[in-house]
Amino acid sequence: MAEQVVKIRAASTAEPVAEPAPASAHGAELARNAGTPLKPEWFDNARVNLSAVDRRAATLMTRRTVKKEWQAAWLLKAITLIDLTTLAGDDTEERVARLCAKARHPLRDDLVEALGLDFELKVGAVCVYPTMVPTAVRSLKGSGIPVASVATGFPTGLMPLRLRLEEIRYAVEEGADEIDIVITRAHVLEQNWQALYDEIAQMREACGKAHLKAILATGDLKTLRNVYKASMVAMQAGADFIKTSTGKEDVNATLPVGLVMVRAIRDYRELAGFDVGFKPAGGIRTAKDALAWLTLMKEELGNEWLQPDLFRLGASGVLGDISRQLEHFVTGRYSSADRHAVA
Ligand SMILES: O=C[C@H](O)COP(=O)(O)O
Repeated sequence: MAEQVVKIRAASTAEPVAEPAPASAHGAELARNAGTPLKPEWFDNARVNLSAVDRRAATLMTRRTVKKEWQAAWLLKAITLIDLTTLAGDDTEERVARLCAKARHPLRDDLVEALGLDFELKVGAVCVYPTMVPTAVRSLKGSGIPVASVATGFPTGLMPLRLRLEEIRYAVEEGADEIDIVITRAHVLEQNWQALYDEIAQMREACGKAHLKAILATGDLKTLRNVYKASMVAMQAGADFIKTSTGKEDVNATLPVGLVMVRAIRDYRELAGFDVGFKPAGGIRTAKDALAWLTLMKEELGNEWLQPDLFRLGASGVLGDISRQLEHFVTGRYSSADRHAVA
């Protein structure tokens, strides 16, 4: 196959502000990615033009200005796409229960009222460690909010495969709807695509009906070319989502990495005919960060990807700043950050 270049369009001049898809809109039921056999010919010759990727990432936010009510609409949309996360060594059932209450009710009543929302605002999912799944399931009962669990020896994945698969089955049995697995970074660094494909395919099987998000831990993968290749292999092995990071690597979600991953998603759609979701995670802290990721999705994959089945923002600490910005929109004033402390 001829050399593939992951094409990065140059940024054009500023476009007018665009309306996001309504925050309440969920797409029709999507066909789940069935995967393909391992096809190295789809990625072997991939090249990534680093400076074009950096340029494109740097200009993303200068192309669109999202202000006032449009910004408020985008921020509400962002809330519906958050995987509200707690993955700390000192997590307790009480903390998880509080996070779930926040997931059901992400904004204060006075803000909801002032914004005139005509739909029930809630986050995309709650993401926890496997032992916290039962608490999350209990706390979210009746809300329709899925429970996501990390598994497979999160965050490094350095456990025997048998135990990693067992951990997935445990989390699913406890009621997790989604499983965020971590890949073996060594398989990527050693270009052992067959081993990477086989482990993810087995993990997908262990998930059963639960959806699988493959965390690539891109900060460990050294090159954007590796990021592209690992994305393709994960999708060929049947990942429902590809996710940037655990939040524990030195470098977590960055826009250049995101750009390469969404290009892989676009290429996979063209080649395999399946839509795969994208989840940036790690270090997403501000409303501005959230808007940057939404802009990337809208520009690269279009409005149809801005729904919880195809896009999530993995974050433990972004909701506070989003609430603060929405309060500013409603009242014209900023309150102190600690009024929006949770998540
Ligand atoms: O999977 C999600 C990440 O662990 C969240 O990372 P964060 O704590 O930096 O937001």
